[in-house]
Amino acid sequence: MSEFPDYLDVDYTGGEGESPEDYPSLQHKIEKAIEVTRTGLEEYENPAIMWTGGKDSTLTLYFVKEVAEKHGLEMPPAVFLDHYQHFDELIDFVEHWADEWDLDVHFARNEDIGAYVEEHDLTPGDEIEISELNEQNRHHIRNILEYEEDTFPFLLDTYVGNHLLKTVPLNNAIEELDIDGIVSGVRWDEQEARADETFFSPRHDPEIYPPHDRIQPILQFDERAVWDCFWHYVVPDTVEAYPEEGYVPDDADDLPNGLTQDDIPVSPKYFAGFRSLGSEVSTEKSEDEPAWHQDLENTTERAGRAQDKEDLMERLRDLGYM
Ligand SMILES: Nc1ncnc2c1ncn2[C@@H]1O[C@H](COP(=O)(O)OS(=O)(=O)O)[C@@H](OP(=O)(O)O)[C@H]1O
Repeated sequence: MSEFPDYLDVDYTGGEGESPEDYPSLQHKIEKAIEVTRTGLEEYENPAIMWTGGKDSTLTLYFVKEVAEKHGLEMPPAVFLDHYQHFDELIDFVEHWADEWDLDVHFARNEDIGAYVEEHDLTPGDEIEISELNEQNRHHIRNILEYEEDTFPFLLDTYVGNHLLKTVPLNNAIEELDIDGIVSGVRWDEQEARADETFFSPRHDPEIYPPHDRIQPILQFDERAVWDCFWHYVVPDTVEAYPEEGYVPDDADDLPNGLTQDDIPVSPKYFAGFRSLGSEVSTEKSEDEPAWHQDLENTTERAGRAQDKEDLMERLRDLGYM
């Protein structure tokens, strides 16, 4: 067998110059997602899927599960990047649905930082002493990020924090599991830095990351389409008692057929009004209404997210972030 990526037949330009409007209906968006997912599962020898329990990655996971089942393809493992600042509910959610769906979930962490945090009993925002970290972390801080201070804050939505807590464990997991294609739930409309992404996106520079590709089946979804797809496809297809034609609940007490929130693969945080679920300290809820009932078209999904990080997205992405 030839070396990666020679054995692949994927179009790295697919999606170039496109936007969500090029896929005008939910049906168009779903068809494209299924096509990309199927090509991904068939072409890559060792694919995996990134999964946080958030709406985008759970939607992506749904497509992967459906395609794998329908075409008799192996279900890839999921990779959960535990950055030590998740909402507890999110981890419970991932464990519950991993069990329900019989998924193999690999929890990837920057354990060197985790140990430091535990030893010094840090809370988010406290400073981390760089000289006390291991060689890999120091190499990333000094040579890749070119950060020169003696300490950095234990905060996810910052340049150093995000890179060390998410991108470094992602790279380590890609290497450890020998992943050649990793499925991610990014969308064009989320951020400028993601607007030019393609459905199959190469990350081949060995100086920066273990060479691999990103498989991105839901670039063409906007936030509204994500929720429409949940209530009309994901939930009816995965929850036996849910009405087949779908139903959009007004709140957790409005679920049909005696179902409760625990029966539904939608994180309770979205019922409580969160629009995106980055980390416990950087994410605020915008309103009390469930996410799908908010004014998605005229307000921003990431209002609760540290702005600092949004501004850094382009650089983080170039270094291997999503
Ligand atoms: N911690 C972790 N573990 C596994 N996978 C992850 C992680 N963070 C991001 N992702 C993948 O990227 C998708 C988009 O994430 P976000 O837009 O929330 O990223 S960010 O926090 O704004 O940087 C995200 O989808 P959702 O989390 O469902 O939005 C995943 O496909």
